Amino acid sequence: MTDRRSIAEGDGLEVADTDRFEATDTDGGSVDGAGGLEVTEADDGTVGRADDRDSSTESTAASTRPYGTGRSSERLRRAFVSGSVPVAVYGLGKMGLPLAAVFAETTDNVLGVDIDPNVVATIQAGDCHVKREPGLDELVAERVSAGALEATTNPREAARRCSVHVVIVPTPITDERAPDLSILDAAIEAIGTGLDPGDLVLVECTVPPRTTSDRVLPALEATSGLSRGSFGVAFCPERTSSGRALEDIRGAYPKVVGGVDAESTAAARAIYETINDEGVITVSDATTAECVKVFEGLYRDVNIALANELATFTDEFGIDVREAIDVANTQPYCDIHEPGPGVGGHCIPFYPYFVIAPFETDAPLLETARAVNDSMPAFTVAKLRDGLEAEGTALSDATVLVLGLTYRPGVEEIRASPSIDIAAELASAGATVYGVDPMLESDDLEAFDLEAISLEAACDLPIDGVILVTPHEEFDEIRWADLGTDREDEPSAHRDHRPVVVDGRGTVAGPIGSRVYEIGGGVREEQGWDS
Ligand SMILES: NC(=O)c1ccc[n+]([C@@H]2O[C@H](COP(=O)([O-])OP(=O)(O)OC[C@H]3O[C@@H](n4cnc5c(N)ncnc54)[C@H](O)[C@@H]3O)[C@@H](O)[C@H]2O)c1
Ligand SMILES: CC(=O)N[C@@H]1[C@@H](OP(=O)(O)OP(=O)(O)OC[C@H]2O[C@@H](n3ccc(=O)[nH]c3=O)[C@H](O)[C@@H]2O)O[C@H](CO)[C@@H](O)[C@@H]1O
Repeated sequence: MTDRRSIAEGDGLEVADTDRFEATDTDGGSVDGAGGLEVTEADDGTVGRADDRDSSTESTAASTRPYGTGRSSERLRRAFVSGSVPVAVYGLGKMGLPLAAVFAETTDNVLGVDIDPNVVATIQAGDCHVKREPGLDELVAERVSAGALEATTNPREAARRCSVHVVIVPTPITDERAPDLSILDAAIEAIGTGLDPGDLVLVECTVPPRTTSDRVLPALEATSGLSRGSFGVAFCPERTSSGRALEDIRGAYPKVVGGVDAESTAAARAIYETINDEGVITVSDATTAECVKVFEGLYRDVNIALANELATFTDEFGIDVREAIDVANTQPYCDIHEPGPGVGGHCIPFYPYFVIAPFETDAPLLETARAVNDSMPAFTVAKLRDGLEAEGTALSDATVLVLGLTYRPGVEEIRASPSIDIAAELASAGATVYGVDPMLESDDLEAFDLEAISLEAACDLPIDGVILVTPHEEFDEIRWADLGTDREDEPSAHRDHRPVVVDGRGTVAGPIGSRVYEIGGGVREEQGWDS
């Protein structure tokens, strides 16, 4: 990676006269940059710092500064695409690595940062640790071999070398269900140590409203010694979903940006317009942008809670609630989501606490929705208990198989996965619990109160009950007849040899010779195999 690409040499642009820059804050006031810093600027905005840096650092200073030079957005876009704006991406996980790779295919000049040495070593070898992201393996390999993408475990080195700093680290919640921004704080602190006037910090990780203005900006000032107005900060939410990250980042929908001042917003817009084909929506400020992201998640959690609450009426209504939801959704004013065994991941179940916890205003709807969604694992286990008892088996004596431990199909993530609570509920009831997940290694499973096995091994166990929580594509091939009976025997027509199945996601297709309860669909009395 180059610290800077010489635009003057590469593009025949002349170095312009020394410019003094001024930035205005969102109130339009004039905020003096870091003590009236003098800069030299090429036609496209490639600047050097006319300060007392020794010659050994001169080349690192002579790169295009994306903020506060008064240059047009077009010139910043041109400089960015030319590779003269070194980009650091802090956090190379499911979201950060695809983002870094897309930036690298645009600028050829990206330094990824991750505290996990295994992540960095994998990327430096041109490999990809993020699974089932179409195109990502190839893109990472190609960009690393082209020298367009590097990785380091040293955030301070990255902060020193780069002038656009994209932060996409985890923002979990604590055991007390409050936002845990300690990882973000650490990344911001490291960036502050290497922040230069004219740099631009882009926060992509989901945060509580007011975090960028009230936490990130002051922290950058404190650790860099620079004053606001001499560097840019914007919140630019990551609106990407695992399993389609490259497609989403490149422009499945517009990018949203909101800066702490107008110049930050403009600079962020120029940067993201180079990678997002759907364009950029600029909003009034960073807090508005933070709310856009959080509101997306809150809408989803509340909506799923509605679907789940409706699903609990299935038996009393005596209908397939999923059918009613599907038909209700045929008119444009209704978009009820899908019921299931619970809501997992580190987005949807966490975002409500970014609003519930830090603010005085009550949020009864958000809290109720969380309670409804958190009740679904117990509801799911209760349905299995009912089914087993109808077949004369007590849950406490049952051997139960949980299919799918990650929070949704195809994504290697277990945070808040419904299977965690389902396994705990089963084990506390006295059942013997096994789990199958093709995406997880055995050392990923300490959060689960079960024994991890392969699907093949499960077929040799006397399984009484099955809960399908996360329908990985591998489960499409399940031979249900092999579950619950000895493989050598012909599948028995007697139900008491067939496991009771709870289908959490409505994905068990057709008759399988077992009693099936579908969450939101109700009981499907299946015919025996010899009928
Ligand atoms: N996963 C999603 O579907 C999704 C979607 C949109 C937004 N987001 C948001 O994106 C952010 C990242 O999510 P993710 O799914 O990529 O997480 P992840 O757990 O997959 O990856 C996070 C990476 O950050 C690294 N890391 C931790 N601390 C660090 C530090 N101080 N400096 C540098 N790297 C550090 C970890 O080692 C890990 O590799 C979160 O805020 C999340 O809310 C996630
Ligand atoms: C850019 C971004 O932030 N993207 C987020 C990301 O979110 P995510 O990766 O956390 O995935 P989700 O799909 O939200 O699932 C969460 C849990 O909710 C369960 N669920 C889901 C739908 C439903 O109708 N009923 C349910 O019960 C599901 O099983 C799982 O456990 O992608 C979503 C688009 O996929 C986005 O909307 C969402 O903003």
